[in-house]
Amino acid sequence: NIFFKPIQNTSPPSPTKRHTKISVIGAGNVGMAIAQTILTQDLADEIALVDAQPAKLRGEMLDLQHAAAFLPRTKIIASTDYSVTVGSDLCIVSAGARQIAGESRLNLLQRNVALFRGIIPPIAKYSPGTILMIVSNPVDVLTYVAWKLSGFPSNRVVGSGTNLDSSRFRFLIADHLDVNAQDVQASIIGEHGDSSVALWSSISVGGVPVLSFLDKQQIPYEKETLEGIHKAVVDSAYEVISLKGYTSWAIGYSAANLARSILRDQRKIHPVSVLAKGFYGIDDGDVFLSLPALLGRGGVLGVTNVNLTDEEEQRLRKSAQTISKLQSQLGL
Ligand SMILES: O=C1N[C@](c2ccsc2)(c2cccc(Nc3ccc(F)cc3)n2)CC(O)=C1Sc1ccccc1Cl
Repeated sequence: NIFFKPIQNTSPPSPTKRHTKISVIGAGNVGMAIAQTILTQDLADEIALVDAQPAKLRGEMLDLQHAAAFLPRTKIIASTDYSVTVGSDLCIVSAGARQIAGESRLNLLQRNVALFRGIIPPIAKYSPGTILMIVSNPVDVLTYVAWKLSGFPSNRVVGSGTNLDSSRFRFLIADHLDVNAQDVQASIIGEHGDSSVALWSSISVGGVPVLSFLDKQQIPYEKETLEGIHKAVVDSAYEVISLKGYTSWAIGYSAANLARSILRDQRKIHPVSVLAKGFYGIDDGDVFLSLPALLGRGGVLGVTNVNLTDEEEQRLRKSAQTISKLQSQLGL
């Protein structure tokens, strides 16, 4: 390097700083939102992008590299060849076939399983110790598929699950009360999407549990009000799709938030898709559902045993049965 005159008597630093590498599979709207958030939050020393379309992939890589002057130094590489992911600490999979209008969920699922057969084994080969985070939809079943195809222990396979549902839930409650969403704790668990389960007892604002607050204030809250907020979570997903055709920012930030908890060993609790067998009476086979899970450098460090109402447990078990039936048709 002609620009710098080397200084004398240098010695290498003690090898303490680990080099953190994240691979993002799928350079679509979701994958690039995740990559951009990882960059701005300085979560990795190296980001590898993989996609099936070489031109789009190179374009996204170059476009991100050109932001280097405004970002913490991060090596950004990209290839259609999975060898680019070698030695990843975390691999985030957002690749997936787009749902064709009127396509059945089973058909979309079968197309995505076929894609995963070409995505998961090479990732596992190049990074046998990595943590897999699945964002592709339908996320609960595809997290199961990734677990089966990778052969990884279940603590190293997690799905973004209802982390996004919960972040929308928190936004809507915070917006309703005009407080900061970071002061609103609220969890949605179970199956991501239309059949999720809102945990009313988990809602607290500034640490004050909402239900007991309403009881103490003798404020009659109809279940409809709470159900209304949960319904608004589902409706807002459909509204975003109808308005912009896809979602990217919320899922990007929520996935990067999970990556931070994992890579920075935060031991934070997130509602994410984990192997739910054995919890809450769920034992119809190996299903992944979102439960409040402790996330750290080893992936899923534990699942909290919140006490659920009978109705909440019943709905979780119903989702487990639906997913288990769907999975049995996949021939995995
Ligand atoms: O915000 C979204 N957008 C999507 C989307 C993004 C691009 S095209 C569609 C969405 C929005 C609405 C419905 C829906 N259904 C769906 C079900 C199974 C699939 F395999 C794929 C999509 N998906 C994907 C998705 O999961 C979400 S979150 C979401 C969806 C439905 C209900 C509640 C929530 Cl919090």
